[in-house]
Amino acid sequence: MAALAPPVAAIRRAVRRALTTLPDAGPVLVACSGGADSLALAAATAFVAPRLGRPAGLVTVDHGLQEGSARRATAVVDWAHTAGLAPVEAIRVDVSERPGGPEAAAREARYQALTEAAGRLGAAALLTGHTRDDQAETVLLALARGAGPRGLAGMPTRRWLGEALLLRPLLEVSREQTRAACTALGLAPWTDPHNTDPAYARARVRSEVLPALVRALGPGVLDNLARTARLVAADTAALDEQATVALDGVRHPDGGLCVGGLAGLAPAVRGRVLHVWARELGARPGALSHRHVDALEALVTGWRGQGAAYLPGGLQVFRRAGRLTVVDPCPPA
Ligand SMILES: Nc1ncnc2c1ncn2[C@@H]1O[C@H](COP(=O)(O)OP(=O)(O)OP(=O)(O)O)[C@@H](O)[C@H]1O
Repeated sequence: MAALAPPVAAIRRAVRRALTTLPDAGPVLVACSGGADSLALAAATAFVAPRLGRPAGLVTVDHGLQEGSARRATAVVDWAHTAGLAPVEAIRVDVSERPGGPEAAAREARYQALTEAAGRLGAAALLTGHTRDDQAETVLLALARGAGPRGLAGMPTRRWLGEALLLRPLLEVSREQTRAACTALGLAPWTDPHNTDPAYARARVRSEVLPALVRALGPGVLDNLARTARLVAADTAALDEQATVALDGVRHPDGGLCVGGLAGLAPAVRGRVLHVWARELGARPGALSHRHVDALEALVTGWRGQGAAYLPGGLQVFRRAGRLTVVDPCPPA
């Protein structure tokens, strides 16, 4: 019997580790584009899941944005049947009416279709093929745009997307390994032209920035960036927990926050408390920026009798009688 290729074994181990952490019974669903990462993930899941007593299916989304996209989806579905995955679905989405650029619209439509499928098929988890290299790119892009610790923490290995649990079992597996696994298994992955299109910042990081870093600093760079994300994620989680406790400690019965209590918190905790509170008040997370939180912070630590701090949605926060108090310009009728 031929020896198992090391990349195939490594990916199966990563999938096994991820699946054994799943509390719920029920099938898992691989989100597969047909690219090397998610194809290698799907092949490993088809092998590992049944051995753990778990059915495994596959969903591929056709954004209809490129010529031949329907053919690609059919090829993924046909392969998935031969690999023993079930249920298998290709879902066509229409991204034309969505706001934002085509990439953002496709991403949003894709995640919506994937989570709906996970709910409809009763999946215990949805698996994506993000790799260590994707993580390194994410960390660099976050660093470049000044995203702060939450951005530097990169993509988590698990998170809830609405009702669906998203798992990323390959975050410690390299893209080189997923490609090598596909070759070893005789699989022919699809190549997404967007991945090499210099119009996209991520593609430029992938094709220019990371290779330059590896040349200048050595091959450990990718692992180190991914490790940085793990370390920052752990610190961020700890600070978030502290902030949850601290927020309860500074709440005033009238719904405001006590300035004295806030002033006594460590800045990293206070920033988080103010951020969480602003979200509780109804500020949309996507619209809430560090500038809004800085304005709240100034009411506590830079007090000079100034007026309101403005939050998205027209909310105004005043400092009055030692408390931060919100005024909603359009209270519910
Ligand atoms: N059209 C799609 N249908 C289903 N899942 C998808 C699709 N596109 C992406 N995904 C999922 O999202 C993950 C990340 O996709 P993205 O395009 O950002 O990265 P990638 O490194 O090019 O991945 P891949 O090599 O698997 O295409 C994929 O690994 C896959 O699990």
